[in-house]
Amino acid sequence: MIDPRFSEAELDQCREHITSFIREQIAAANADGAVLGLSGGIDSTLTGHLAVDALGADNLHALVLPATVSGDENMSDAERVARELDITYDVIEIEPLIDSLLTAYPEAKGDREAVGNARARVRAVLNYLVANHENRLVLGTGNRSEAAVGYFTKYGDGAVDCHPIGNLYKAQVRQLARHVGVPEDLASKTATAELWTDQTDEDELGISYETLDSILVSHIDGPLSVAATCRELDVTPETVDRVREMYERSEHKRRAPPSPDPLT
Ligand SMILES: Nc1ncnc2c1ncn2[C@@H]1O[C@H](COP(=O)(O)OP(=O)(O)OC[C@H]2O[C@@H]([n+]3cccc(C(=O)O)c3)[C@H](O)[C@@H]2O)[C@@H](O)[C@H]1O
Ligand SMILES: Nc1ncnc2c1ncn2[C@@H]1O[C@H](COP(=O)(O)OP(=O)(O)OP(=O)(O)O)[C@@H](O)[C@H]1O
Ligand SMILES: [Mg+2]
Repeated sequence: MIDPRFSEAELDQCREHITSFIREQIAAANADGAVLGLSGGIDSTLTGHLAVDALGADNLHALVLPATVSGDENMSDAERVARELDITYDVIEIEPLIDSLLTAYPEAKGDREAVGNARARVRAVLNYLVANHENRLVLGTGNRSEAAVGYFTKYGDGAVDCHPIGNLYKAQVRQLARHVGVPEDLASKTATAELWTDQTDEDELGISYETLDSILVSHIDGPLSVAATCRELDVTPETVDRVREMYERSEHKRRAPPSPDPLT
């Protein structure tokens, strides 16, 4: 079985590698620290821990941005993380901003996906309002599993200055989180984008992160053919093909927007 998880030695190495990366990004930009959206989920919780390791608590400003569809437990977990890390944080309700958008363009009212993605984009606007005002960089929280299948909002949670955990599979995110001392209830929490009520990543993607990670490690990012992946992981070719299709269809989200070649 191909397993994406780190060895103990790799965990220490990975922590050091990512904290150095964060320090370098901030220094190269001459920024005065970073801004990070905290959702109570494991990706932003781990990113917060690593950023405080890298920069110190004084150099991280967190935003907790509840919407009407946000779970109370997630929002209180987000505040709990900020308090435990001893970082400055603001709580800003985003629904009035969504209401303004829908007053301006009422045609989108009731379009769950469009409004959900607007929530992610409104959060990006607030992150950059703080980043511009305080000369900070916006830290992304995307991981390799999400990026590979395009499971993020283009110019929403994808609108960031760097992706500290961008090369970690979801299983590695949980593992590194435990390693840096994130409490178990957060490290093992069900992943949700919370763009609409009762959304979970695995339901919407139609695949568990365990299976997704294994297919990514062996086939999309690894050397195994579809047939060998099916044999190794005991999954169907249809499942592997679906992951490949999600990967290919989301290529546009991982690239800068294209322009035509210059006229010669
Ligand atoms: N081939 C192509 N080349 C260039 N651009 C292309 C394109 N196909 C679509 N597009 C553009 O991309 C847009 C669609 O992309 P986008 O707006 O992102 O929308 P879309 O990919 O449809 O939805 C975002 C997905 O990410 C999930 N999500 C969002 C935020 C956070 C998380 C999380 O894990 O927390 C997950 C969300 O639940 C949903 O499943 C189209 O409206 C179009 O503008
Ligand atoms: N209510 C919120 N307040 C502030 N930021 C948020 C909120 N909801 C989402 N975000 C930002 O969008 C990012 C993407 O959400 P995503 O759900 O992928 O990550 P997560 O919640 O940290 O972890 P998980 O994927 O396990 O739920 C979050 O990490 C966070 O930075
Ligand atoms: Mg989440």
